[in-house]
Amino acid sequence: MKKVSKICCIGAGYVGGPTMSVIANQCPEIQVTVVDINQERIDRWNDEDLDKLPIYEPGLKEIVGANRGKNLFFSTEVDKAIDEAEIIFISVNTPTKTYGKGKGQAADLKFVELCARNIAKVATTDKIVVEKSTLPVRTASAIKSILENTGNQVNFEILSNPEFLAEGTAVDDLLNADRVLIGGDDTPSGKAAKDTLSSIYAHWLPKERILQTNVWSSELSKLVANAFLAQRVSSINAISALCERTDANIAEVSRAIGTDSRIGSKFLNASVGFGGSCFQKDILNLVYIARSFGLPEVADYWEQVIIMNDYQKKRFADHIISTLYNTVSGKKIAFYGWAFKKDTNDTRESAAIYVADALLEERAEITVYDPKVSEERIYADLDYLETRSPEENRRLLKVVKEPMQAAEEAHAIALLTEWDEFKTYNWDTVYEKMLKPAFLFDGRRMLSKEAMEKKGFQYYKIGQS
Ligand SMILES: NC(=O)C1=CN([C@@H]2O[C@H](COP(=O)(O)OP(=O)(O)OC[C@H]3O[C@@H](n4cnc5c(N)ncnc54)[C@H](O)[C@@H]3O)[C@@H](O)[C@H]2O)C=CC1
Ligand SMILES: O=C(O)[C@H]1O[C@H](OP(=O)(O)OP(=O)(O)OC[C@H]2O[C@@H](n3ccc(=O)[nH]c3=O)[C@H](O)[C@@H]2O)[C@H](O)[C@@H](O)[C@@H]1O
Repeated sequence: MKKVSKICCIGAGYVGGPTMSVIANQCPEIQVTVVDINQERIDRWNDEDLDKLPIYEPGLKEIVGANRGKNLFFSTEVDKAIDEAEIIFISVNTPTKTYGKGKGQAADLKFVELCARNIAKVATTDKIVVEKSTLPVRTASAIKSILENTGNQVNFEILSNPEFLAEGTAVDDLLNADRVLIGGDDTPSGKAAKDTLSSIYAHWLPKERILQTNVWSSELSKLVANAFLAQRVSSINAISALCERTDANIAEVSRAIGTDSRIGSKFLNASVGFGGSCFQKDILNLVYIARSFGLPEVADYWEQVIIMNDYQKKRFADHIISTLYNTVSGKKIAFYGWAFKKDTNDTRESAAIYVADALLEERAEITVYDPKVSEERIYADLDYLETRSPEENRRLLKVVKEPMQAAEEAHAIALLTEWDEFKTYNWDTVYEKMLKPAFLFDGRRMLSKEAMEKKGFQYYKIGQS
């Protein structure tokens, strides 16, 4: 098996940055270079002030601080890094297509294709090219075709090595991965490439957690893993609606079913709806693939996971409106949390965006407090929807840096992200600052109904009547 001395990763995002930092940390003899065309992002990865890294993840700045400049480098010199590396990870974004065939469902592979063409153009020595991005099944054959037809007689082995980390726990997920999946050809050179990549992960993970499959199984498994996880959230959210109509309590139902070892207890927290850059995108992609292979029943089955998630977000917004006497026009509603989950500054597809959009349509005045998300990001999220003008968004929605400021004279508070700090607030003070009756809508089931009602709040918790 080949001993690896230099690797590079194209794409310094939520996956490329943390993944490569952990590899550099665990493999001191390997030089790891992360490249990106986004100069600002690379500058932030190189910022001396580790609090300015472009991605917030617990434990990440310590790892970057310990390895950067030794065997971990961030650069915009894409061609140089490609040429020098023996293994090249492609970890660029693969968003849902917003144009043309497959618009709104298929994955947009233009960034991946650009990477493949760039590798083909620049490479002068044999390379292992690793798909780290989440890609539709059979993408490897497209990459292979580009590399083989435009390259300079260089030998390329293509592997699929999807990433399973979750944001907010990325470093821990990478260090203690349940499994690493490596798909590749079953030819002698394909097997050797799989073993070479396995040897990197074997620096810190037991061998039995490094799974090797064929390339198609690996690509498909990534989409399926996300689809199953999201399906659990939609399933429990569907039941949360039923709980609110009966005297059942979703926490008790989750515990009752989750203690069945066949069902398992994880991922059964009812919420205002799942967000994040991948669940929706990957399911839509799965739906698109199923439909293109002539399997409409399979496509419809998985599409329902998204439909239920949209319903949950809308249901939460509608409940706020109906509780506030059917009008939120001119009423101040404080949002606690904008990120799609705690411990990340990522807001992609966050439920908060859609709940805010629905309330702004009713002319509510929203004040947002999130401990990690910037004002700029919040406005960009809303503007992206193009529901109203950017000026109107800035007129109706304000961003504040203090939670108590958000509560000042608010008619209602909506909890949208499960940041731990929300549990530690002095809710008596929050109550005092608000207009009465003071409504509290808990989209993350964080607080105690009994305790909040005792303080005087009109309290609503998803999944509880
Ligand atoms: N965000 C997450 O938690 C997870 C994401 N994934 C998958 O990983 C892939 C990457 O996702 P993220 O890291 O979240 O995306 P991201 O958007 O944070 O980062 C992608 C980066 O690639 C760069 N890029 C795009 N084209 C480039 C090119 N031609 N040359 C150099 N750089 C280029 C962009 O400038 C950007 O900085 C996606 O396929 C996603 O589905 C998989 C598991 C977890
Ligand atoms: O491909 C990806 O991008 C990643 O997607 C998810 O990770 P992530 O989106 O970062 O975060 P999750 O912890 O899965 O949460 C996703 C959403 O579901 C919500 N959720 C999760 C669990 C739960 O019980 N209830 C619930 O509402 C979260 O609040 C969040 O909005 C998967 O967990 C990762 O394995 C995968 O690598």
